Amino acid sequence: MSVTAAFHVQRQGFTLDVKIELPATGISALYGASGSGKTTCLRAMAGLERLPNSFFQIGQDTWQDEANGIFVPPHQRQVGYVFQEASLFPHLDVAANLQFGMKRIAPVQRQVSESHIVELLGLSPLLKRSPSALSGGERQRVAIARALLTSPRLLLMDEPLSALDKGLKQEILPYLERLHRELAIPVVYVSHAADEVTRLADHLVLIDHGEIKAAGPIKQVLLDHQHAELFNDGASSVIEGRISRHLEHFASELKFGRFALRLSQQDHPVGQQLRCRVFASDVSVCLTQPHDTSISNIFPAKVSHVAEGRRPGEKLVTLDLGEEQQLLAQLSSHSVERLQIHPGHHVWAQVKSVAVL
Ligand SMILES: Nc1ncnc2c1ncn2[C@@H]1O[C@H](COP(=O)(O)OP(=O)(O)OP(=O)(O)O)[C@@H](O)[C@H]1O
Repeated sequence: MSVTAAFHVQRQGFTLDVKIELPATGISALYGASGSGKTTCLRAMAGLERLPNSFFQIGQDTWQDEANGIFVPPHQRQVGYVFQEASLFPHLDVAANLQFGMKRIAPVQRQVSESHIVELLGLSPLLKRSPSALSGGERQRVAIARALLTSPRLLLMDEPLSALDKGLKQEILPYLERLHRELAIPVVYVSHAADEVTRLADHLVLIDHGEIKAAGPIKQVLLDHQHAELFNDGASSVIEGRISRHLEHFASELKFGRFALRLSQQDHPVGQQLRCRVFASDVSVCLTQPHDTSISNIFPAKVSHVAEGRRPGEKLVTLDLGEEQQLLAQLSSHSVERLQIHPGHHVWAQVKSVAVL
């Protein structure tokens, strides 16, 4: 099963013309600058907006096929929608707000239990509270739970964290990750925050001025130098692994493939899966194995690609660390020339710093 969309619309000064194919599980991020058409796509998926000549299918169910006169209205699409600001009923407590979501669906069609969702989003202590007595992050968790209790086939999230400050955002992210691990509902997550997307998404769709510029598994899309400038905080690669041990000097080790990455001490237990982001500007290259360096993370690598960087005089070098893992290094053209870095060259990659997501 997958999710297939073809949306078209012509508005004054804006044309949307996209074909999107998303996997049936996991979080797919729709990422792009303001005004690129993300919300329009999400609204069209929910049926809130009927775009001409458009098509939308989830698994075997066609919700829109204008060529054949099919358009399933929003209330008949099993879709959960979470907006930027949680719109809870102010006169109902949290439990009653959740019940509202639950009651929208007939008992035989319910795929999730209330107790599971309450536990998943950590809502037990909040059930008797009124929405006015919740923090922004708590309100958003209730809104997500309410959407999930309608047993949606698809969960649409439109910048769900953008109204929260950094602290609240950090508080809610682990819940979104759990949701992702424990539920099989596909999520389409709209955002223009690169950090959120790299942390949560499995699949990434880059949209720019109403057109899809790239789509695919996040690790692959991020590596494509052509799209580096669309990702607004710089070219980067993602490393995913498991905490293998905790080390002396307030450090932890993350195993990925046959490599181990030294990180600042992590609170997570051994075995915990973690995702890290390595900015290309934090990776340098040596021709011989460096021994007298302060940098701890040094890996043998093979150059697979050398491309122009974002600015003149800059190159973006793709390094293979085995078959599964690649790193991007941002180097000066001068260094690339001086060290004769070209595809096929065996080098050592030095990773200066790693952002644990
Ligand atoms: N109902 C509407 N009528 C006419 N134009 C619209 C309508 N809704 C959105 N637009 C325009 O369509 C374009 C795409 O808007 P959309 O909200 O989909 O972008 P976005 O990527 O979600 O932006 P943001 O991140 O700011 O929410 C914009 O130029 C916007 O002004």
